[in-house]
Amino acid sequence: MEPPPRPSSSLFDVFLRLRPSNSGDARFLSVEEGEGNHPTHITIKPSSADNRKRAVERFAFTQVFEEDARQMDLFKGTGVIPMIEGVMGAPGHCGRDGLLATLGCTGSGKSHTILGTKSQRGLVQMTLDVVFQTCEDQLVQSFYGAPAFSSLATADVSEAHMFTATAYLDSLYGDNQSERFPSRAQTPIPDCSIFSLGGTSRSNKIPRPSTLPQTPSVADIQIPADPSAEYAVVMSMYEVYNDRIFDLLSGNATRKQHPSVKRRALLFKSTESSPERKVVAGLTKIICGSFEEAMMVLETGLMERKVAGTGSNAVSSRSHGFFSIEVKKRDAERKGPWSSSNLTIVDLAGSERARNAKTAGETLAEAGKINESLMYLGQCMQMQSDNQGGSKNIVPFRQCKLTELLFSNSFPSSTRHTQHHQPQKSIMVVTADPQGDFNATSQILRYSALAREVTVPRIPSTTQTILAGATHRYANTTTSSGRTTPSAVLEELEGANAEIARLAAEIEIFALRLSEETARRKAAESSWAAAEDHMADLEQEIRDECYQEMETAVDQERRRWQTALDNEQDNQQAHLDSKIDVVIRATKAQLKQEVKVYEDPDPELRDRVDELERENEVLKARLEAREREAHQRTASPVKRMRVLKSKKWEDPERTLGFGVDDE
Ligand SMILES: Nc1ncnc2c1ncn2[C@@H]1O[C@H](COP(=O)(O)OP(=O)(O)OP(=O)(O)O)[C@@H](O)[C@H]1O
Repeated sequence: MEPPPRPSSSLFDVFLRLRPSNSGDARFLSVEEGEGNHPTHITIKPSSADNRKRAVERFAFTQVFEEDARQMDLFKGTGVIPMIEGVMGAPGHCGRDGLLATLGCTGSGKSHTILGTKSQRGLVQMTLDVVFQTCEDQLVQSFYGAPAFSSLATADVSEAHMFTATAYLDSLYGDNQSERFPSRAQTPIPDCSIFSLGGTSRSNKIPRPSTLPQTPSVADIQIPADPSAEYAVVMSMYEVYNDRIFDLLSGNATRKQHPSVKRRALLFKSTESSPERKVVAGLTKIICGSFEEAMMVLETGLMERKVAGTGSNAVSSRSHGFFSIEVKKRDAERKGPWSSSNLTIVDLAGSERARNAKTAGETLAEAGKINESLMYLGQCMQMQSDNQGGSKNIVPFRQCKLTELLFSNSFPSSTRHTQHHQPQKSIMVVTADPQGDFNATSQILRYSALAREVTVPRIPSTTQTILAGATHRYANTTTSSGRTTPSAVLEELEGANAEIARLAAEIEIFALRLSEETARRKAAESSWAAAEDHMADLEQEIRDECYQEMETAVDQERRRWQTALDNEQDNQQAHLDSKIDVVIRATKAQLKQEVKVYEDPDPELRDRVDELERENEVLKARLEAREREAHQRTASPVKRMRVLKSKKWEDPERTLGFGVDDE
């Protein structure tokens, strides 16, 4: 079985790295001597204690790295360097996206490979070093306010929050991190208000770049840069945790004293400026001016990454970590548009058996989500290896966030007219402990290997041994009757026996396949159940969201109406008040002008008035009497008239003798 050459439909080059084991169990994995320079095949054999299984499985990889392989062997041997070269882009051309991921059981050495240890760098650090080494002299000056900064921010299609590293680190730790290392960028005066909630108490936990491992050195690795281009290196980091994407550079880790600050999940979607390509929208992106700045940003993101201790591995990655290095490039003379290519390095969370992990509650749920996403990844990779066998399966990568992020850009798009016409180049490093968990490891090898072969060793059976003895004894016996001689019978028996052995082997292989199919069916059933749960959760979430929105809208409307009502009432009250005021004022004014005080008449005065009225009556009566008298005395009417006229204007008082007497 030859390791198949990587066909164009293949998603990954797949490498296997074995870790030195510290388990006391028997070794179940052996590496075959390769015909070329490097081994490419391994076989796994269940321990002899397991009587049920005798099948030997053989797997092919692009290359197998044994226990003594060093970090630099991986860096040089897995094709990371040509991948970086592809990302930097040939002179005059834009780069090609690259993806490097590690896959394996928990504790098998994924993080060790990707991120290294306290004394050894991992693939991420070496990659960053090579990138900066290549384009350091051609990096654009991108401090705040510089035209390059705004053009970079504008050219970004992912609705990112973009900062320079100095500004980001200073605002996050507030201790002039920029002074920790020489920087090409000037200290900016940015608006980093999104980080301003952060305390600075953890700043001492960020190691200085000089204290970080310096080996292995990549000084001897030369990648040619495009001499006519200027570059910018932009870093972003995110993780997939419980099937949701979270920004690792949002500054949350430094805000530990603000636990109320809830992380917001990001969307993997097409944006307005990138309709044909999905991107993680709304990430924090940092323009790094040097390798040292990039290391500080990396340390900040790693601090953020959720790490919870489990029974399987004391410092286990409970999320899939994505480290993205974007190389942006444009013509240095013409300052044309920026082209961008992405190198994404992924540290996948380890698969584990819940039974082994001794986890509980939330961590067990985490393990469930991790295993589920890895199962989907396994399905996608299985499709790839089936496709190499001639099948034309569609890789079902939209089943979860992890596979979507990993594979969305792996296929040529018919609708894509942008610079990203080349599908990304991908490398998968599978890590395994040859003395670890047989079942978990064989499961991962089955779906990640480029090819697989199952054989059942033919152990001579007891019948065979007996028959072999009998054959020897009766070998030359014949009968004259021409009937079948014992040797002929023995031959027939031997043939039958061989057939039985072949059938037994076949049965064993079918049994193995059956057990695999059963496992797959169970996985599919559990993923179906998980999908249903997810749908139910989603439905509930949407319902809650709608309810909340409705509540808010109703509340707002109610408040608006209440305010309008209050205003109306206030207006009416004010109107009424003003009317009352007017009436009061008018009344007061009227009262001031027209008030007459009525007083009871004086009793003496009233007596006098009564007396006078009586006198008046008496006088009237006298006057009438006199007039009657005079009338009787006057004979002729003419005379009487004359008398009356002459008397008409006489003062009655004088006539009656009143006033004269008084005087
Ligand atoms: N090739 C190796 N050489 C030496 N030590 C190794 C190697 N691979 C792994 N180790 C050690 O094994 C331990 C577990 O490794 P690591 O954390 O990388 O596992 P992992 O696969 O990332 O686990 P998880 O998925 O739980 O995060 C670490 O202490 C690491 O240093």
